[in-house]
Amino acid sequence: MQISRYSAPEFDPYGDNRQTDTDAGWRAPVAPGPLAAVLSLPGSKSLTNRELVLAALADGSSTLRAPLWSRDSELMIEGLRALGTRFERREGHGGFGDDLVVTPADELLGSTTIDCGLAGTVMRFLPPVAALALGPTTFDGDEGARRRPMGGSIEALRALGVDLDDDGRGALPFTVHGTGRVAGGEVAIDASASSQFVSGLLLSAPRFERGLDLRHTGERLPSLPHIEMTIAALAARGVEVEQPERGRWRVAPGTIRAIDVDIEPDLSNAAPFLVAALVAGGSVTITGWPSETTQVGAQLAELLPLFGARVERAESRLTVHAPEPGADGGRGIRGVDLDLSEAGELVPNLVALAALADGPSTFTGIGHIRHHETDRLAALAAELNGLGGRVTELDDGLRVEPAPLHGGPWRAYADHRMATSGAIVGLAVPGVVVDDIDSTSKTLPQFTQLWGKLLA
Ligand SMILES: O=C(O)C1=C[C@@H](OP(=O)(O)O)[C@@H](O)[C@H](O)C1
Ligand SMILES: C=C(OP(=O)(O)O)C(=O)O
Repeated sequence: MQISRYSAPEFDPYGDNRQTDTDAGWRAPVAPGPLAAVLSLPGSKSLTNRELVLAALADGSSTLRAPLWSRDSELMIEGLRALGTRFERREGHGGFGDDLVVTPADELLGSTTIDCGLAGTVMRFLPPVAALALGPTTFDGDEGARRRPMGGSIEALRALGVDLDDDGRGALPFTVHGTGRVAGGEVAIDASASSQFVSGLLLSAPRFERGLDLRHTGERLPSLPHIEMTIAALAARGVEVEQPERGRWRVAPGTIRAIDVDIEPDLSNAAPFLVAALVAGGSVTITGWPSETTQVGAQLAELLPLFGARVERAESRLTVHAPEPGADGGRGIRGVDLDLSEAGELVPNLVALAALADGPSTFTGIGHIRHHETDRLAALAAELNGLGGRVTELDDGLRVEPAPLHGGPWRAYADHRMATSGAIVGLAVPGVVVDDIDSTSKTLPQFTQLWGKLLA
């Protein structure tokens, strides 16, 4: 059975209510008035792509219930399939597509090429798996993917005894010459450019002959919650990750258990919808909000009140209410001063919100997001300033000062979160046109339909 690439699921629960496309792109709809939306969202990218890798390395078949179906997860599926993993779609009941049964290969086989697209999880999680496969595996991706740092993965694999050909830039493309076994053992890397170097090694580590003793040598380690998510996903499959000190992880060789897992909704993809409540007024509710989670998007419940929102939890729903209007009758969005080193993937949407605030904001601790889908600090400054904003790049962040915005083009840079940030600004500013709204298919192919439902 073939799994289509980059596709929205066959079943569209909200019907086709896309906004009109113009030649220049997608005209972001202005909010018609205060919102009263209740939305469900598809599965988490980060959870889905971890579970796909672990399921492929496990000791039997695993079922992923309500996984994400998007470009990033489909690239992960295709990559694992190329190495011999088997997949079977089963009818799901979550409303966003099928469940997925994953059966590990009897023997992982290389002699293949893996397209990473622009997915950090694919380019950092699969090379260690390819090292466990017999035969060469070449990794490449989109043009933008060749600019994303890969040095941490490349150097670590070499230090663990893996033969690898690259052009010395510490980036895609490269070839992993898998021999069916990885010696493993001690390794030190600088993961300050991406936590995914650490997560990728940890996910495969139980299959290394001597396991893994990994140390981070850099000064900063971004996105710690994502490493905690990796550790929790391993623990659920019977693998303990010891942390003898900060920035060090030990994994003993052993079995990764096959289990069935429910994938939580993507809480980082909840950000544009929840932020919309502050911009448009009214309230937005997301259903299926987990009571406990390792997803960094859960921090929205604490972050959005700093901007003036009121957040309410009731059973499995999270509701964000708009702030009280300001003295001038404006939106009442407050400026913030935030270190977002843990939550880099929330930055674009929160910066879009800050651009509509009454006071200035400073975001720090996020130099690493220059290495995300695009240089997000440069991209946010360029696009907001292009609409009249006053955004200044800092070494490790952004300063956003209030300024009246006007309509105009908004470039997405193939970055799903830049695209959704343009949609946020467009709620308040007529005439914002996002050049590539389809970039949202990276993690949320239903974005425009859900945005239509938000505003209906
Ligand atoms: O492991 C993961 O699933 C992710 C880790 C983070 O990467 P960085 O540490 O490179 O920021 C995050 O920003 C990305 O969206 C997803
Ligand atoms: C940084 C992100 O993606 P990736 O998994 O490609 O690193 C993101 O989704 O914000």
